[in-house]
Amino acid sequence: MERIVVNSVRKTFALKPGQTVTVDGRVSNRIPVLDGIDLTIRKGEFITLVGPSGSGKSVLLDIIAGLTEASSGVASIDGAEVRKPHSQTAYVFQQYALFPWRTALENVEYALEVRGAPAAVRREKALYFLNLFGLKGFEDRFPSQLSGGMQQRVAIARALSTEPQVLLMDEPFAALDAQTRDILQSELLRIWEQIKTTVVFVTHSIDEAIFLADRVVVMTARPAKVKEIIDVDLPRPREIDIRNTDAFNAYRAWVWNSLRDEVSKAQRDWALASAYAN
Ligand SMILES: Nc1ncnc2c1ncn2[C@@H]1O[C@H](COP(=O)(O)OP(=O)(O)OP(=O)(O)O)[C@@H](O)[C@H]1O
Repeated sequence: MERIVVNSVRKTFALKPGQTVTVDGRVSNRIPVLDGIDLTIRKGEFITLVGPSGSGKSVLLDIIAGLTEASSGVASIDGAEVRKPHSQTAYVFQQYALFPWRTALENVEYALEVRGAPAAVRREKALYFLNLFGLKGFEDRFPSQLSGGMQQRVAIARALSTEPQVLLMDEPFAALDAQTRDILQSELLRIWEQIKTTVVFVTHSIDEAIFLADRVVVMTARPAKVKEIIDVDLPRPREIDIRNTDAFNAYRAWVWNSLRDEVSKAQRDWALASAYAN
């Protein structure tokens, strides 16, 4: 069953006076970012989005989230066009985005508070999700008293505590060290196996994209289209060791082959843009 449908979505930003960008070798003050994105995501699927830097992955996520309006085309969730942030959608950003003056528990409770959940329900759910992410005993700590990995666990626990139908994650582990990142990927998968919410996850890491996904969506350089959608036919539940298998290596080569030309094209555009700027 379809959960998210992105239909011919285009997005162009108008730049401020004096600002320019290079589009197809020409200087322009409008920046076409998304160039007709079509994508259908099934209920309970784990989708990862990869593409060159600046290709519009975050913009696409923002459009699905209802935070940015498409210039044309439509994103819909369960058949309803997304026009504003959807109550059944949760978002996790790269930066932990926790309230520094609230404890871990109060941070998770906040998401339930704004949805009007009664105090007892808030407490119970917040404790449940903190526990799920291995944060039992840390409920009363403030963000500044937690490591980056723990802060991101709180942010994900907060997002999941509302039991969203759609979880949008924009490079949530990019700021973490490699070991913590590996651990959090496994934890996220373990929890997702239980709740099977629909996830759209943006990453720069090919390994992360393959390890997590049912399907990897490769975007072209800006203005972005969907270049290729790769079905990741690796067994679940997945352990980190799966990355050492021949099957995983084959996917790694496949995704990189698909991305390589797009990364080169994006780099050429930057080089051209800085040449014009000088
Ligand atoms: N509000 C805005 N006004 C003008 N341009 C914007 C705006 N938001 C995004 N852009 C431009 O849109 C392009 C795509 O941005 P986006 O952040 O979606 O890329 P990305 O693929 O997520 O990049 P990265 O992988 O580096 O995070 C960038 O060139 C960015 O400068």
